[in-house]
Amino acid sequence: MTDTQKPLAIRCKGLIKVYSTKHSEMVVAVNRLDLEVKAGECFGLLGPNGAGKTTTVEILEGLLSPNTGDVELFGKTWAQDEPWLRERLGISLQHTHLPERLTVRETVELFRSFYAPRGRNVDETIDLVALKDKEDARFETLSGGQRQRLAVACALVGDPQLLFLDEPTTGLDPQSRRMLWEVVLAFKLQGGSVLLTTHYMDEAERLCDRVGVIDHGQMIALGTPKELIESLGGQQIVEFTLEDGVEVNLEPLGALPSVHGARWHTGRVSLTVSQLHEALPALLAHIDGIGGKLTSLSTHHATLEDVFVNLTGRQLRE
Ligand SMILES: Nc1ncnc2c1ncn2[C@@H]1O[C@H](COP(=O)(O)OP(=O)(O)OP(=O)(O)O)[C@@H](O)[C@H]1O
Repeated sequence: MTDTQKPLAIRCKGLIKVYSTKHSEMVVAVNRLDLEVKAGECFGLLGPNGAGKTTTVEILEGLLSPNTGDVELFGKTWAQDEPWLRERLGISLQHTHLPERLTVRETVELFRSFYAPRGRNVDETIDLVALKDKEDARFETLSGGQRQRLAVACALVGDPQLLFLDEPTTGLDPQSRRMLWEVVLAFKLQGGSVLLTTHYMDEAERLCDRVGVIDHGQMIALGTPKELIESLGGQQIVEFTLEDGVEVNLEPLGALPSVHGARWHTGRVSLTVSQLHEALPALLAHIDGIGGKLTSLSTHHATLEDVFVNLTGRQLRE
């Protein structure tokens, strides 16, 4: 089967989900969302708190019903093919409560028993999430990172074709985050498809073939991390502040050599730049010319965070 003939791992069209709150207010959590994830792809849904990521993922996982819209996973629907889908999906929710008194091994064995005869070997799964030395430890004694890896082991032990990971590394230390990234990359190498949500741009850039940026329940940008960053028009971001009293006009800044955009961002001026060695001398001369004095100046490689700021004027993690 060629790639174009393979059913998509995820296809959803026109999803809308409206919640009504205790005070009878309506919250549009997902607003006409379309999404396609290819088999074998790792797709990242990025967005700030409350953007609608978890709601979208829970609809795709068959845990919530949308008000309207269609969902197909591998060409199957929740209404017609729930048992087939349940066997082929691995789900790690944002918060997982596993039985406190069960050990790591007992927990993985329990989840493995749900999937018989399909499923992975328990030892291999525990190894995969690097919990071998903790296999006899009870859940209640595990650290946050170990608990999260155990949740991912439970999602993997059914040998899924599609893995849902909702903010898998939120709150983890850098080493635990990297360990989880390795697990996801290994799963992908074996041909698995992944949908993950994250606030972390480095995570998205490292793991995801494509990302969708979601805000107020709508997809506002879609592409590979590289494409989205290139859409800024420059690979570098220069940010600076000046001493009070000097008025900064963005228009002439945007016209400096190699500068592709200028905007205010959290009290600083932020420039999107292609060639630092051209832009910086021109910027310094300009600041001198308007009688300004720099109080800070920094540069960094453009990230997906900058893409989001550029699209919305806000930061992902405000
Ligand atoms: N059960 C609910 N009842 C009412 N409103 C809800 C409910 N669940 C979510 N919402 C609202 O729907 C919107 C989207 O929430 P959702 O949890 O999907 O966002 P998110 O992008 O996953 O955010 P986070 O990154 O904080 O988890 C938010 O405004 C949230 O307050």
